Amino acid sequence: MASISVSATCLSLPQSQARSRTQKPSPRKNPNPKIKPKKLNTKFQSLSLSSPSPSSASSLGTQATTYTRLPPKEDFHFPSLNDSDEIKLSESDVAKRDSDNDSSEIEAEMLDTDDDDDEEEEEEEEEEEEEMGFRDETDDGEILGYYNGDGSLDFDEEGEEEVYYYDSDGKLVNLLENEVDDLGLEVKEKGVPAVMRCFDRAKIYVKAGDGGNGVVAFRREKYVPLGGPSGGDGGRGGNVYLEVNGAMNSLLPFRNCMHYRAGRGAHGQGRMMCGRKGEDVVVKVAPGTVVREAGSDDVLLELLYPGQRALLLPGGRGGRGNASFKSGNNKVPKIAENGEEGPEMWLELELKLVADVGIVGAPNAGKSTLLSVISAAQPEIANYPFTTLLPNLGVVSFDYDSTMVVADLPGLLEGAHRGFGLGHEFLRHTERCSALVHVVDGSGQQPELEFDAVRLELEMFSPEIAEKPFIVAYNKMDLPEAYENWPSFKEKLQGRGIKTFCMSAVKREGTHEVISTAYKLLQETKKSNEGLEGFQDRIDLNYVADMVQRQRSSSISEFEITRDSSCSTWYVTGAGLQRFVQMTNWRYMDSEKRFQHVLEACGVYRSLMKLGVKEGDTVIVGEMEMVWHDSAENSGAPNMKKRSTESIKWPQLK
Ligand SMILES: Nc1nc2c(ncn2[C@@H]2O[C@H](COP(=O)(O)OP(=O)(O)OP(=O)(O)O)[C@@H](O)[C@H]2O)c(=O)[nH]1
Ligand SMILES: [Mg+2]
Repeated sequence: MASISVSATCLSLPQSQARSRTQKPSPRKNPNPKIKPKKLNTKFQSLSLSSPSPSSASSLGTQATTYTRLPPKEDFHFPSLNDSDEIKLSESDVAKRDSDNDSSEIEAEMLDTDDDDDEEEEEEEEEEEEEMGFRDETDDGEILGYYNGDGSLDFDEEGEEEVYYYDSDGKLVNLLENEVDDLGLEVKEKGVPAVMRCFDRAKIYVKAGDGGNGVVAFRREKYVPLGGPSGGDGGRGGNVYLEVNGAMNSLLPFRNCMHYRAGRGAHGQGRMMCGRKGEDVVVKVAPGTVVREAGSDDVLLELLYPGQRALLLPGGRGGRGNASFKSGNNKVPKIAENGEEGPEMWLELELKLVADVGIVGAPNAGKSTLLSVISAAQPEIANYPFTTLLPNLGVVSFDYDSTMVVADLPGLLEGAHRGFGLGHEFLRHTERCSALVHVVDGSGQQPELEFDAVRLELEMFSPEIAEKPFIVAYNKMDLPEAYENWPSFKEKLQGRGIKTFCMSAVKREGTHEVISTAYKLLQETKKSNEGLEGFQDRIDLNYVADMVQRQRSSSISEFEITRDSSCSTWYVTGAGLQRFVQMTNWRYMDSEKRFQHVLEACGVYRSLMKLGVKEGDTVIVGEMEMVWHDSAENSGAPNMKKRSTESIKWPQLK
């Protein structure tokens, strides 16, 4: 972009009035139009996490604790059992059920309702929802799907093929044609309850506070003639922080609240009074939360340890009052700035639990039983698959100094890496584990096959997880079939160089050996990773804010000019210029003059002239739309205006 000198040229605002082209974004009627507050899932309203405030995943050495409490079982649909094909570990208890009947049987167990009651309840629900306008219906009155209070979708059982949602433009879109949900939550299996979808993923909106406006004021006081300008600056907008709260172990709280806005700075006042700073907002996340900007794969932050706090978005700068514009040449400045707008962002949060050891295995193998025996955690234990729907954490204490956090994960099925069952949803929680305990149900007919199938799933899901050190715990030794199979199982696995232990979790036999071996593995891994430890601590957690700040304060003379020849419109774009336009308060007389002056000083005029701007062309700078007037020969007024600004030296832009 070359520049040429421009002598008598200026941009004047149409009808001598600057008008905002794209006015401040109007407050959204619905910030996420897709989220249509439909069916409030009141069943989950009462859900509360156990609050392990004194002890947390990180506060090792404290009492062992269960962190996750599931809602009562009747609150769930049973996700994958509807499809009996999904249960493929043929020898497990799961498969022992008659494949035709099992889904209905199990559902009946889980839901514990009979058909008549169901119908009545459904009718009541329909009435209730229709009253509250919760349903989406086609013209024929067919019900397509539901929306939860948090905007997530619940599927209508019969509307499987026809589930719709509203996209950001308010259009009705077929969900199945658009597999990925724009909310950032991938569409998971049909019928997976929201409590599971939201356990470890969330999408939130954060906005730093706008700066307060500066004001124009003059000192008027008895015996103080010509008191001078006294307009104070606006206050800074509040910042947005992310902080790790050790008491949290899921992202479920973000179901209820997804918008976080810091307060705006107060406006300046006369008598040189500056505005108050806006209130900061602190978004609390669970240890192990990974933060990305929505729609991007790049990780912005990984927040692992309780107490870590990252400044994510800095608040907007307060606008300067007229006292700040006083100079030797301009002792009566009638100009003040708007506060700078605070940056905003949609964030995707993903939780990867911070546990030292992960317990994996097929459904019903006894994983939760093991956790309940080795720690004070009290996960739900029952003789059917998928008792555990969300990971459970427990702290195993050997003595004061040696403790470790163990995670019990939902069972894995063959095909889990492709999405069968539940376990794959939570497999990523093992990514941060240093070692794994693989529990095998010894009472199954072919425990080796079960073992291999689960190992294969781990490998398919992530080779990194499969490479983690692990031990095998052959469970249910108190049952005769397990006892009989043990020698051959042990021989085969030890032949492959795999450490294998037998135990009876229920009888608490052999469990100590298993867990102390896991602890040794953990220590060994920690030793080998010693160099890497503390790497996280060295990362500057505020770097995102620094980046935003650098971007915001980019030079005003860095701009780009593009032309739309069809309507002879010129677009001048640049972060610095945009910010300058946004902060210009057109209510004050001198603002326009300063605006012209700055555009000329930073070379916008020269560049436009060189590119061939003509009389009457539209020039758009940031949010302002203006009309170009060539020179004094064509019109006298602009030239006069320009001359009047020539003598004034404006303070440098900060
Ligand atoms: N006989 C016997 N039964 C056991 C033993 N360990 C667990 N069980 C039983 O096996 C069933 C399943 O136990 P859970 O601990 O819920 O199994 P899980 O692996 O957590 O199952 P999911 O959460 O569904 O994946 C329960 O009925 C337990 O009582 C054991 O050592 N011996
Ligand atoms: Mg379990």
